[in-house]
Amino acid sequence: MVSQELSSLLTWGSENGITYPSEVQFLKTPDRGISAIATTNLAQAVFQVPKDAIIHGKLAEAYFGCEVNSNTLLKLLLAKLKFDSSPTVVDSEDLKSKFGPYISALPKDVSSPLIWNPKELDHLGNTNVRTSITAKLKSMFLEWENAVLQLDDLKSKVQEEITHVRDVLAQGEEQIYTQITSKPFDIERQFSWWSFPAFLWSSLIFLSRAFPEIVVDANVDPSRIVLLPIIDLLNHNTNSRVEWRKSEGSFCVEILEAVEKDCEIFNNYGGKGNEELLCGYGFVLENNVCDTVALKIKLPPTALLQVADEKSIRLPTIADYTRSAFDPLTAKPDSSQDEPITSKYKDGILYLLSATSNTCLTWLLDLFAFLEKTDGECLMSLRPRMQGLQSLRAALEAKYRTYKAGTTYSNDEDYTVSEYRAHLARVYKSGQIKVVKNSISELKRIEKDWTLKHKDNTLSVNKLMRMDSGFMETELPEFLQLDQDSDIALDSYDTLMCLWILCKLENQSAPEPLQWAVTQYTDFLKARQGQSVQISENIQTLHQTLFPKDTRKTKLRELKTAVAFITANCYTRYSKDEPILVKMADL
Ligand SMILES: C[S@@+](CC[C@H](N)C(=O)[O-])C[C@H]1O[C@@H](n2cnc3c(N)ncnc32)[C@H](O)[C@@H]1O
Repeated sequence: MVSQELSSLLTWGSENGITYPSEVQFLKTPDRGISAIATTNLAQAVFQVPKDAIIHGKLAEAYFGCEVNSNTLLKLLLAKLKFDSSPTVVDSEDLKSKFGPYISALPKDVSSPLIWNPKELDHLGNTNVRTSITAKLKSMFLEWENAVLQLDDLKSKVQEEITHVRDVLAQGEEQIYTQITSKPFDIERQFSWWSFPAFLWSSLIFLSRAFPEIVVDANVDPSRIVLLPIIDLLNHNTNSRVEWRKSEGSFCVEILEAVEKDCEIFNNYGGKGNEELLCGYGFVLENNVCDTVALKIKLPPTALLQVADEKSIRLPTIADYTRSAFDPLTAKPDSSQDEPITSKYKDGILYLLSATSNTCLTWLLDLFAFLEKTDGECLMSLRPRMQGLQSLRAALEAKYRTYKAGTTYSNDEDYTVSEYRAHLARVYKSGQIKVVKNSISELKRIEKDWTLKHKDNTLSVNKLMRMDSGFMETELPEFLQLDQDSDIALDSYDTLMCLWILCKLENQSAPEPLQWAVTQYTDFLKARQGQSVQISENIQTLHQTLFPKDTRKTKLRELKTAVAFITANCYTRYSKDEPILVKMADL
């Protein structure tokens, strides 16, 4: 069924030079809103919006006449056209009546989680989308505040609203929902066009239907956005082959493949994962091959500077994740190249794990190895590589557990949960779980590969028991000077490893394949010769437990060095929390 508003929009479009094949019918569908359907087999289709029918930044700049960011002014302009009943005149033309049918046909609701009620938000669990909502709203607030304070007509009347919104945003989800985010699409509510809810409405409209202006004006900043009436009725399909181009000043979208009768004609918004689709457009795709999980790694400034000095570590920038020209709100020209590293990554380094590519995982493995390496080691040394992998795995396993944890409803209020939004949350969450699970499996596979390749360069307690069977039964009791019937509880693998290396050095009894460990320990001792040693209380206690008869404490210093050796030369396996001694070798 075609609503009155849609019908008026289409008539307005044809009066304003917007063209598309006559065999295209726009219909309201239950799951995708308005959709474009081919009424006959179509070999190709071109949708064209002339410059005059585009809502673009220059109109906003002309109307407001100030220097604020053009995209922000454009959002304010759209809010004015929607919520202000008085005319908005630019070059003697009232934009409110000019674009009236377009504004009236804009969606009456969107499904962006930014405006979900607290009970709906609970369905998102502890995912990135849920945890980033307040920060996103705060960033929109700052954008709005900065703009309205620069507009002379608004400056004075907006103060109270600024204070109110700032206060509410510092409170919880409940207050934010009741006082701000429930308003933009509630027709019962009255608010001024310059208010924050009006700006939020406008921002959500732009998030879900803006196009890049650069397609029709090569000279503009690539982040500038426009609204394209009627072209913006095309829904998204990742597989749709389309071209966006300028033709005689018009913005054209050409569908580059045949569409069969009764099938939908799709645009392609770019290779976006469900997180981006959900936050920006309020929908998700089942089994989305473009799904990613965002991992933000925050490092202190000194560590960041060290990482930046290591040329073989790749620090991703937003450009690494921009997969299409259609990223108007995030894709900025990479002017950040000259920006100091500490400010560029002050909010963390963003890694996007993907279900189909392991590139990011490789970058992360480099970073984690770097963070684990000690002074004598390099980025490719086996031990920091192994330890980095374990730490990365621990981080991903923790993320997996929080995702898997069932939804707990923190909210008793009687909010209705939209079935569609619950479905969006479910699909988004299961996609996130899948990506994290795939990444963990990949890490396990890599660990297996490395372990196999370096099986002669690593030593676990189990292997030591197997290859040096006499150690536990005869050598160790002697070394510890245990009485015949006495026993000692060795409940730590690290302690056992320390005792083994001490004993092997003293007795020169390491089996040939494990001799490398003793040689490495001897080198360690040489390197520390002459250094003053402070003995901690822990070491003193350990010494008393292990060597109760050593009243002259001859073994105390040796024990301290062996503990330091094991700490510096082992990595801790995530799955068993056991130390693995590693030969000084490269991966
Ligand atoms: C640019 S508009 C497309 C026209 C839209 N259907 C309408 O009714 O105005 C983008 C919005 O369409 C919907 N949409 C687009 N592609 C979709 C898809 N593949 N599945 C579900 N919804 C989709 C989402 O609501 C999205 O925010």
